[in-house]
Amino acid sequence: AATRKVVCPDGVHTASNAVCCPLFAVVDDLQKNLFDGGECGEETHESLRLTFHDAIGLSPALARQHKFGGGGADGSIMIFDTIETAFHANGGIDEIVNVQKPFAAKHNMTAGDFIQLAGAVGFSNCAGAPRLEYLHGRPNAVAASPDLLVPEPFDSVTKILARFADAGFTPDEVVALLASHSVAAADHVDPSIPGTPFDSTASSFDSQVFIEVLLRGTLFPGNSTGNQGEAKSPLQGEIRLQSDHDLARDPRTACEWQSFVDNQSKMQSAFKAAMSKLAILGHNRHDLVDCSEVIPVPPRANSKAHIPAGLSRHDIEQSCYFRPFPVLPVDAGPATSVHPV
Ligand code: HEM
Ligand SMILES: [Ca+2]
Ligand SMILES: [Mn+2]
Repeated sequence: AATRKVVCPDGVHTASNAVCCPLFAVVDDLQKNLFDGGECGEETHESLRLTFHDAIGLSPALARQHKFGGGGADGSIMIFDTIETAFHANGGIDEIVNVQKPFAAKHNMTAGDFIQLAGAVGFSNCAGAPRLEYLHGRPNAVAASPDLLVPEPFDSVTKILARFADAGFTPDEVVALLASHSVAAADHVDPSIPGTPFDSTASSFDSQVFIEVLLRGTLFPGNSTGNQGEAKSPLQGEIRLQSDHDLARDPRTACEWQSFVDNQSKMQSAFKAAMSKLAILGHNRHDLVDCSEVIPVPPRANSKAHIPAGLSRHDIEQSCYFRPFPVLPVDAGPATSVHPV
């Protein structure tokens, strides 16, 4: 059915609902002044991580024990930032909270809406990304999230899957959400090498992370013998989380992990669907207004799935026993080393 559109007061945009109109100017401001003119860089990566760390603060299991389980995607991480940014699993998140806060205030948005809007806008700068949904109208948080709801990279697969199940996600959806680590780097896992990416293409939302996490780990990228939550990586300059390593190899998740290796469109649709759930945890979608039209259309993918130069299919630790590993081209040239972002 065709939906009637309203002309916004700016005379330029049309919107399906008038409440979406002011968001076009917010998007322009964010692109120019938060995302460095539309980059898939550090602020984009941090803003995407923040959508997760706010939203996952929701536990029906705690609520069943008559304890406060958190409000989900309610902006509590920004409103009660002195409490939540001190949680161990939120290490380093204070930086992006402090950067985003004045933007949220300036545009008079609730923290919960702003965090999810900024995450979706920033992510639209990453080549190969799906255009995320954005629903509008989250009320402000009334309390901080309880501690220990954000997964840690040193948690077991069993613990991680249980935590996500509590928040409403299947193991397949957990794997889909970890596509986020395709546009990501770590500042605090090995603090001596901030900005060390999880894959060789940290500004492209591609399947390299699913490929590279399955390569045999041979080195630690810093001058360490491994930090808490870190596993050996296959490439100079690349870091691997213990949790990603384990999820790629666990029988409960390995086949879903492998299914993304050569399937960009599945990765896009599965990530988009899981993010639509994540972004409204703690809310009813019928109480919100669909303002997805304000999210820019992402650039198309600019790379093809490959094994990094210097390695081969023999370096893949095949972990799905039901399907062979897809045949991938191997990059030519000297051994790949990854640059900080
Ligand atoms: C098993 C669940 C997860 C664990 C254990 C985990 C853990 C981590 C860790 C330790 C870092 C590095 C932080 C730093 O040192 O700076 C990180 C980065 C990141 N995570 Fe996750 N994560 C998980 C799931 C997710 C999900 C569901 C998202 C989805 C939005 C996400 C998005 C990101 C992004 C975008 C970054 C990069 C931030 C940057 O480059 O500054 N993560 N994650
Ligand atoms: Ca990537
Ligand atoms: Mn960072």
